[in-house]
Amino acid sequence: MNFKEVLLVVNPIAGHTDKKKIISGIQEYLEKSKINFHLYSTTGENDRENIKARIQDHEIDRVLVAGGDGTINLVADAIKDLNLTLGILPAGSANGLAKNFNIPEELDMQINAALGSNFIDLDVLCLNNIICLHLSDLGINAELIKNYDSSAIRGKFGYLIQSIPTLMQSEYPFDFTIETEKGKTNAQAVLLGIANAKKYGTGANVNPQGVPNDGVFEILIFKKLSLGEILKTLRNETDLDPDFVETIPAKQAKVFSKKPVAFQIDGEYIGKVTEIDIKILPEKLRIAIPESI
Ligand SMILES: Nc1ncnc2c1ncn2[C@@H]1O[C@H](COP(=O)(O)OP(=O)(O)OP(=O)(O)O)[C@@H](O)[C@H]1O
Repeated sequence: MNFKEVLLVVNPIAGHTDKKKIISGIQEYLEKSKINFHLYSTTGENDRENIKARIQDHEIDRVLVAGGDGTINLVADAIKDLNLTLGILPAGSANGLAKNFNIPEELDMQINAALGSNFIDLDVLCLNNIICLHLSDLGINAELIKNYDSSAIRGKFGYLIQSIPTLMQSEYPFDFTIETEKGKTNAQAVLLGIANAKKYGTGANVNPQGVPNDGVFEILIFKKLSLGEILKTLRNETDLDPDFVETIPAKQAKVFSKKPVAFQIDGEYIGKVTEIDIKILPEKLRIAIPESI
């Protein structure tokens, strides 16, 4: 192994699960290999700055993260200019990014991949100056995340029970104008996705043509709510009806909404917006992944 100091960033509340097994599994693995182990538990306050300080103080040369997409995004933001590899131990409610890299369920295999030497150099999107690794969107899914955040019930069930009131309260459809390097499109949509990857955390393959390291992202215009098409995405079928979703590949874009619309990045609710500026950063993020993806 070509690293000596490993920092594990753990979000203790992510997924509402105990992280002790993850921490001890990594500690044991590193002890056997005579590699130093450092632990940082997030608090929800100043985590980015604290992670950067730990990396500098201990000359960290591999970073691991145990949390959901929000925590992975936070750690990626802290290390994006530092030329460090990130290993992922999925421990959130949905784990969307991990689903895209077929990170296994078994902890031993996750640890092997996270400390291994098979990598992907991921594109990093930047939306209104906030990074996005996986999937962001405007519209009903962001409204669902907002309602989930303010509810007492966590985990997958929490999302499920928020889905009906979200749909009842939503003011969908929304009117969007999308400008890319190729031209301008006006569209009405229930949900407008900005995708670096293929799948949501549910496993729904909404962007079959998405390649996370090709220097291109996709704007996904979901025109209607269609149970049949949603089930197709969940079955990993790739022949989605163009009346359900239209895809615009782009290298940079601006999105305008006529009225303020809910916006989320990598599962974190941001607020209501009328405009988004989308770029791909010049730096890539190196992620350690299992051998076969
Ligand atoms: N110690 C902490 N206490 C409370 N919140 C925290 C703590 N550490 C991090 N957070 C919050 O956790 C969120 C990120 O959670 P993440 O997306 O990784 O996991 P998750 O399981 O998907 O979360 P959720 O259960 O909310 O869906 C951020 O909003 C961050 O501010």
